[in-house]
Amino acid sequence: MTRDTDVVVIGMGVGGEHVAERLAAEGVGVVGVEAELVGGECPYWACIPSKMMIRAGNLLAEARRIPGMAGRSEVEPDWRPVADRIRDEATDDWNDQVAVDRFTGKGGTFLRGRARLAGPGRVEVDGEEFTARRGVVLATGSRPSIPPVPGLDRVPYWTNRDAVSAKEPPASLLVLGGGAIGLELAQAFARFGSWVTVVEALDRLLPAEEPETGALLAEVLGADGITVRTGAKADGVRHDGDVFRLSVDAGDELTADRLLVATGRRPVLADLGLETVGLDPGARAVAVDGQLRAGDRLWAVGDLTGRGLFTHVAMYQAEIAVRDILGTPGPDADYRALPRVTFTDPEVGSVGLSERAAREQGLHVRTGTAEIPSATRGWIHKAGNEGLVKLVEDADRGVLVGATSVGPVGGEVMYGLAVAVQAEVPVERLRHMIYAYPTFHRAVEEALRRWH
Ligand SMILES: Cc1cc2nc3c(=O)[nH]c(=O)nc-3n(C[C@H](O)[C@H](O)[C@H](O)COP(=O)(O)OP(=O)(O)OC[C@H]3O[C@@H](n4cnc5c(N)ncnc54)[C@H](O)[C@@H]3O)c2cc1C
Ligand SMILES: NC(=O)c1ccc[n+]([C@@H]2O[C@H](COP(=O)([O-])OP(=O)(O)OC[C@H]3O[C@@H](n4cnc5c(N)ncnc54)[C@H](O)[C@@H]3O)[C@@H](O)[C@H]2O)c1
Repeated sequence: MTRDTDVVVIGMGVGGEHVAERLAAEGVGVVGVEAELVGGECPYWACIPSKMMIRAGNLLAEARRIPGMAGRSEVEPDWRPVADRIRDEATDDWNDQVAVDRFTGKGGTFLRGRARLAGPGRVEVDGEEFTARRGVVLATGSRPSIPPVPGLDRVPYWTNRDAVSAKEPPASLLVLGGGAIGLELAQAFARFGSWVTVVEALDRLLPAEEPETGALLAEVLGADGITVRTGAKADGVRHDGDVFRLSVDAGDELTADRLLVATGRRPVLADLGLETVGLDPGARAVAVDGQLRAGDRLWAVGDLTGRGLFTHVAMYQAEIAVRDILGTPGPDADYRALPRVTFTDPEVGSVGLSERAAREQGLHVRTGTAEIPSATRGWIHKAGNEGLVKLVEDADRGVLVGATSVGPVGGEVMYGLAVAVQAEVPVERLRHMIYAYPTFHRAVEEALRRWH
């Protein structure tokens, strides 16, 4: 039997849930289909639980900074409150009933199952078929991309899901991948006493960010007791029941109790029936236009569009898709000022283009850099003051096209820079405004003076 509705949303992670709830609240008939948990990766296995781990780890680190600055401290880490908080407050023991009720309370119809397209405006869920009069929204997210390291497919490695649901920190941990997931989780576990080694294939940590950032993080993580191996090729892995043995650079053997694979994520496109609507199921991502349209009465939002695998991107895109589905005209998606924050300590905030990306676009680039420890606030802050601000200007237009802000509140400092990039505020104006003293963001003024 075929059921009719206005819109079917496939995948109810942050992107899909936002679309489905907003449309339902507008009185549109919406069927939301979710194979696992409504809310998706972010609340149950990603952003929120990982940030609870980081918050706890940062508390320990701050307490350890007391000697020499404010007295004595003795820190005894206990993982139990972290695991309890993730279970009880973040994930409700990995139960999504509240989210399901919120959606159905707005008038949506919820279906637990795996959906696939069956043609334009048609969706099949476990043998049941739906016709969507207004259209279908794809929001199936991403999953870990597992590299072809020999032996990896035969060992019980961790992904982010295992890491954030750990009942206790591992005594020792190997982290494959020095990107956002790898570094955030590496530092959190290290602060709870795990012996951590990070193995990154490229020549620096956070390789998509400015090189100064990777160098600074390698230093800070080293001081946290983490071993960092960059430019390292993992060429085999074994597990003997207790211990992982990772062979690196054809000779070195690294061992640990756990192995976390954090080598990127890729969109989930397989088995979605994309071929039934003329799209390529073998593509890296679902291509969308500025209104998030992927085809006739078909929209796609979130990680599967490959436009920045972040919750804030999924929600931004979701809002545009909702507007378009409701037939309200509005501007296209604009990713020029896409902000990113890696929640290490120090936080790494960045927006827009790196210096290299700007040069690759053929821009005539000028940069300015300032160090946080030598800014007044950084000097006052002392322990834990590592950081920098780097600005990237399109010199021909005299506007910032990118910026990086690393520091104790690097992600927050980045906000002002994101406004400057988004609004194309002339650099001359930024030079002649007042920066509150003594803030971390005064380093922006300093970077503007050190232009080259
Ligand atoms: C450890 C970690 C930490 C992160 N931290 C941050 C952070 O601090 N800030 C940030 O902005 N981003 C962070 N991210 C990224 C963020 O989690 C993702 O960008 C976000 O979850 C993407 O949302 P989405 O809706 O596109 O996909 P998802 O959240 O992946 O949701 C997709 C949903 O679709 C469902 N689904 C898939 N196929 C089907 C199908 N055929 N039928 C029905 N349902 C289906 C899945 O079960 C899933 O629930 C983090 C990611 C990880 C892994
Ligand atoms: N704070 C945040 O916003 C946040 C936090 C975590 C994750 N995320 C999102 O999730 C996505 C996935 O995170 P991620 O850290 O897995 O991906 P990533 O792309 O950020 O980093 C993956 C790293 O693994 C390295 N790598 C790849 N293959 C390797 C191999 N065989 N051996 C060693 N290193 C290898 C890459 O060079 C890269 O540095 C991110 O792109 C980000 O969008 C965001």
